[in-house]
Amino acid sequence: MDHGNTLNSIPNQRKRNICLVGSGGVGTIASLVLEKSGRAEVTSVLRSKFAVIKERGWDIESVDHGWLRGWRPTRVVSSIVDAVVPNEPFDFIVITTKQLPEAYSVAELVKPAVSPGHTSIVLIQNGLDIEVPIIAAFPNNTVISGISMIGSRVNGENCIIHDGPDELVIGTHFHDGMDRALQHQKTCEFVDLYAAGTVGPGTISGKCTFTEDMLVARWQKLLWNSTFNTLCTLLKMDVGELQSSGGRETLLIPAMWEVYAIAKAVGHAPAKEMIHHYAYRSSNDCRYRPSMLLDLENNRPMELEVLLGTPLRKAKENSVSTPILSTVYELLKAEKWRIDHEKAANILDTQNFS
Ligand SMILES: CC(C)(CO)C(=O)C(=O)O
Repeated sequence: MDHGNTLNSIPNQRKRNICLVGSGGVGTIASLVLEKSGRAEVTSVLRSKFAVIKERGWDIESVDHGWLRGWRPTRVVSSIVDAVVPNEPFDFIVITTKQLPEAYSVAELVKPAVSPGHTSIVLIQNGLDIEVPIIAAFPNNTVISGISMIGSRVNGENCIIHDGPDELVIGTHFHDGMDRALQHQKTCEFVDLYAAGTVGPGTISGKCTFTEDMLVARWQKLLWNSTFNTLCTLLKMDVGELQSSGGRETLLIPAMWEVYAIAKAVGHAPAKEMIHHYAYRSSNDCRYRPSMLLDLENNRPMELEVLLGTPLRKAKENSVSTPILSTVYELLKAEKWRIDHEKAANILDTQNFS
């Protein structure tokens, strides 16, 4: 790794105390990798799955780690408050929840587990500007930003199907509340730790890389998330179907160019070649269903604002024309309205008959 800060001496150091919030497909694999590094002890905060995971652990079928039965991190707890042990501050808190700013504040959620000036906050989540409220709430803590390309989902009660390798890109989201060199050092430490868990016995693949320019990396990931996620959700198609339908040429690629134009206008343009790369990296028989489509199908809220709403607000501020993305956004907002409306009607129905 060439980020200029490695922790070669870490085997002699104490294990890092890590809290992981959001043990779904992405989070559970992250907790497994961190534990496999041998350098960390992970406390995983689970809510609805607490009882089952405490009793049976996770059954994991992983392209990167093989088959594991009944796997658990060092500690499993049912709330953030229960995660906290006096005088044992967390070195890192890794957040892999959905980003739904209109529903809840991530900063408020994790507050009890963050020690001011000590805990580094690692956001492995999709979306734009997700770091802003974290920095406002914790101005003296390092904020580490991560984008993940992984195929991993929860199946049934306690099973994780991990069928697309873990490719994690990590960088500092620098802010003025702390010494820059210290923010960089904490980020390097986390990258080294995670990378150590992607090699060694029982590990087939997976990688964690460091980036100097996290903002470009985030916009690069939006080339995928603002387009594949939203179009597949709107059309109820998996990745292969969207590509085969002709939509790749007429909708997907033009929409990616719109994302690129916004990124360029705000000064964080990724390499143009990434558009072709993302549009053609999956085969047409790829049955992958982007996370937003899975959310819709499973009656969960969609990450529409951080994936599309925020980039479109930046487009407006910078007079960038986005005909496809703006239409897709309005259609998905209408879809969201329909779902909310139906839910409200169902609640009323139940109340009338009870
Ligand atoms: C690119 C991918 C598949 C990585 O997990 C994703 O971000 C999503 O489906 O939302």
